[in-house]
Amino acid sequence: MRNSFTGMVACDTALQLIAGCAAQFPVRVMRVPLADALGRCAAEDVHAVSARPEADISAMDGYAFAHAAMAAASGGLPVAGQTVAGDLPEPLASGFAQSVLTGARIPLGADCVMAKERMRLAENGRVMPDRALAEKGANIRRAGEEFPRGETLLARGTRLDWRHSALLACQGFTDVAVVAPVRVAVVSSGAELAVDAPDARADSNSPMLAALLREAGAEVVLHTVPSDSPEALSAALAEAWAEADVLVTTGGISVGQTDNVLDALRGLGAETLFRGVTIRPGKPLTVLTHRQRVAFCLPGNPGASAICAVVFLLPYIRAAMGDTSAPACIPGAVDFAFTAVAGTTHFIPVSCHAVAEGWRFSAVPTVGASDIIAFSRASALLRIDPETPAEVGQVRWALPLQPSGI
Ligand SMILES: Nc1nc2c(c(=O)[nH]1)N[C@H]1C(S)=C(S)[C@@H](COP(=O)(O)OP(=O)(O)OC[C@H]3O[C@@H](n4cnc5c(N)ncnc54)[C@H](O)[C@@H]3O)O[C@H]1N2
Ligand code: MOO
Repeated sequence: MRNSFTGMVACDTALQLIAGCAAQFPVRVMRVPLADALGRCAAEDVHAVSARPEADISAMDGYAFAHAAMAAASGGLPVAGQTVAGDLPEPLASGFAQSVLTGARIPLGADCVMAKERMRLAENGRVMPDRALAEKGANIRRAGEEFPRGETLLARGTRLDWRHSALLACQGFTDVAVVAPVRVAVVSSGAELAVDAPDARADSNSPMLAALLREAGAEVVLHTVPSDSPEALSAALAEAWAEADVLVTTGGISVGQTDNVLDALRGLGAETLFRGVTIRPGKPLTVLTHRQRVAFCLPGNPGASAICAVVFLLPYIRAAMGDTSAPACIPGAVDFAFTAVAGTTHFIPVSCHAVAEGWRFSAVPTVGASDIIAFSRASALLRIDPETPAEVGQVRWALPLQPSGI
């Protein structure tokens, strides 16, 4: 049969082949202001240009003094001046205390700070501990105690968020080198997508795929080919792929007479990485390569398209944008039993309920590969392989459907 699924690969094989392709992706680097770096991956390691704190600083509003001098002065020490954050204080004169505010540098000669409410300021202008004298070194943040100069602040591949904004800004960085977004062309096709088709259907896959890809940080351009004509398809695919790093098609990849996507891509010189995966839904997933560029051909059925995008396409996109972290799966106890068909890996949308022990996963009713609504009722995807059937109460790992988690 034309374009048949005779050489399908197993789920893990497909994932490995895709990871291998992602490792070949010609990464582009750009410098962006910190505010524009959120969600992007650091393109290089970033090291501390100075220790933090840079100098010994006060952790309290109070008084700095030499511990030995205060211990020896039964009537307290006279106060000489005040230091606030931002000042470079004069060295402490011998036999004096100095008023210091939180964040101020400790004057040379002081080795102890006490909070002002733990000290008494006498009418003669001398300060002394109200009760016990604090220990030497108390309330002083030591230079470099948080991290030394040269510390690795960011490792290449770290996905940047608010925590890294603070870390980079505190070191005076205003911009950072990140991996440039991958440019993705999404092409939906099919005669039923023509508005004037006798039985016209809405294109729901393009907006879905665009949303998933944009959430992952990719730049997306959408194309629609409202026909099954091999010529129209071929021309549109060539044009779309010429402008993109990654081509994503949806529909027209099974074995029907009008399923022309595979032939069209082969006609453009693309080579098949794999044709079909032993999964359900999503079996027709086909990946091709052409001069370091990759084409993901997703099934037209919306549910199958969603699963293929979440499980196979997004890891590629993330890895191509420098993020090599494993997907953050969550553990939970399944409240249903499920045995996969021999030789087939199943993906089941599940809802997640918080219980005392953690999460409980319930299967969301679904009519199968064409289902769209099941995904808005589900919050994670459970993978079940034939050799590991799910049993009630068993703890399994599920892949959250939203990047922000459950
Ligand atoms: N003889 C066989 N028939 C089919 C097989 C098979 O192995 N042998 N595989 C089935 C499986 S599994 C799937 S999944 C589908 C996938 O087919 P295609 O990828 O070729 O998709 P289409 O036939 O073009 O469309 C299928 C279905 O999806 C709707 N669709 C298409 N594009 C969109 C879109 N952009 N937005 C929303 N919905 C879309 C389309 O209208 C159809 O209803 O093939 C099985 N057949
Ligand atoms: O892969 Mo299809 O999505 O099973 O119907």
